[in-house]
Amino acid sequence: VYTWPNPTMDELEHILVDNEGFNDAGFKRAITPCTNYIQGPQTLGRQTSAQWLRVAFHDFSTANVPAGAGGIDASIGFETLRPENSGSAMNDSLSFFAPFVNAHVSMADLIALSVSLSIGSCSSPTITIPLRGGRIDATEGGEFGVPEPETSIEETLHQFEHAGFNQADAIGLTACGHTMGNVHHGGFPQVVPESAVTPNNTGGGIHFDSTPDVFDINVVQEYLASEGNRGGALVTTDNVTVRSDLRLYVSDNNATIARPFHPVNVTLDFTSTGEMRFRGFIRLLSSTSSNVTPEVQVSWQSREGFSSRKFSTSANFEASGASTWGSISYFKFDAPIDLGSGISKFFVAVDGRIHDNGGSGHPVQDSAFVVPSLTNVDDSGNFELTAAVLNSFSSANVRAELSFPAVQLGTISPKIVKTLTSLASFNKNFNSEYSLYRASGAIPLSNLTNSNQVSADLITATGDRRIGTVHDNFRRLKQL
Ligand code: HEM
Repeated sequence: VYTWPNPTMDELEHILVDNEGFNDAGFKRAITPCTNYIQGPQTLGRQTSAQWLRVAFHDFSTANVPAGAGGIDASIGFETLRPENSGSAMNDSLSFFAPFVNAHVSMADLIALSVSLSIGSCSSPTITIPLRGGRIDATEGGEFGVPEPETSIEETLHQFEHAGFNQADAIGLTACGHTMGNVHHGGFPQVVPESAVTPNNTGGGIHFDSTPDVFDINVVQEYLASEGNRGGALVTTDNVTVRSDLRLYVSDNNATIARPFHPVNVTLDFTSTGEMRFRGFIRLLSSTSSNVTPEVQVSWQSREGFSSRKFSTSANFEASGASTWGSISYFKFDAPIDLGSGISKFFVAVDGRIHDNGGSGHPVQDSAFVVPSLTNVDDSGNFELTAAVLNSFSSANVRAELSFPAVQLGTISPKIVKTLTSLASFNKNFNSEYSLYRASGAIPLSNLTNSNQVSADLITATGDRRIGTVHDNFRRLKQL
């Protein structure tokens, strides 16, 4: 736990957060805007925010994990003349960082901080990378072994493994790095032809994706769809020997690169005997060339945030579909939830890789929720809406805002009409933990354009001031 004073963390925090105005540390201005190049004219086609990520990669990728040596230790400063560290990123970045080094702030900490700041400032959606301090700077160069565009796939994977990263990590990390910045004719004429050099781009930089100043998923999507920059020069260059990104991405038949995932239709529900179920799908985007079915596991934490080996279930392959980015697989899960323990968040593991929704898990709240199997709307607009509310919410006031698309005069576009409805208690102590509340009625048919799009936001004001109001938003009433 941080306690003040802590000179290292206090200094790093100052550099990280004092970005403008009074007491400005002057660090973030180098990457503001994210397209900026701080060491020279913008016409060079260089980008400081991307250079910082590349420096961190070249510093950590020669770690020798079995020996416990290397990592982010600023040894890169002694290694800039090595061919494997070609390009301007290293010296550009280290010269900018140098004036910030002092008794408590090492160059290695600044390299780590620069990644946190670059991704924190240039990502969309915003990704926060936590920062620790206290790294000790190396006093000489370390091992060789940064993968180069010419390096064979076997050697590249071996180098990543030496640094503590498996094949999926290597693919993920490289795609993450290569969502920002450029490959330059200047440092890599064997990858980028001279034709890339123009008066406004004298370094001859070619973007990896069409949003080089944004840390986002575009490089993956453009690669899979073969659109835009198609994954960048290290995928598309005419010189087959230096297509290192292509070799890496296809090394597991595109399985990792094509595996963005999404939870779909995740709900809590009850069976007719009052058992609580946790249901939904995990949608995986996987390329058609991958014929290995991944293992998908869903685990959850109790209402109070406890984990248990019992709180886990497999999601099994259910159906496939197609998308612009390749084929899609749906994995279905349907697990009992212990009524007393409940649920507060879930995690998904795909072939052992955990998707944790940016660290905090995917939230689910079981305090007051729409019960799908007791809720419906028919095509004539007659609806029935049932909510389950924890019994401990003694004086619960349960309402729902119904939203439906309605005819609008003068245009084909429907407008959304909202009405507030109160739900009356109708099955007290439905089971040991929950009571049910219900509202039914009719949405005027003359008005309703599409019953599939009728939805409810449940609003439950609890009797408990500490909990306050609980929301269960955007639940479709129609059960398909
Ligand atoms: C097989 C592994 C990799 C190879 C062969 C490789 C190779 C390259 C090459 C040749 C460039 C062009 C540099 C220039 O022209 O200035 C580049 C740029 C870049 N690389 Fe990598 N890279 C690899 C992995 C990574 C990883 C793991 C990261 C970060 C996590 C990363 C981050 C970057 C960034 C941000 C740039 C853009 C730099 C700029 O715009 O100045 N790379 N990479």
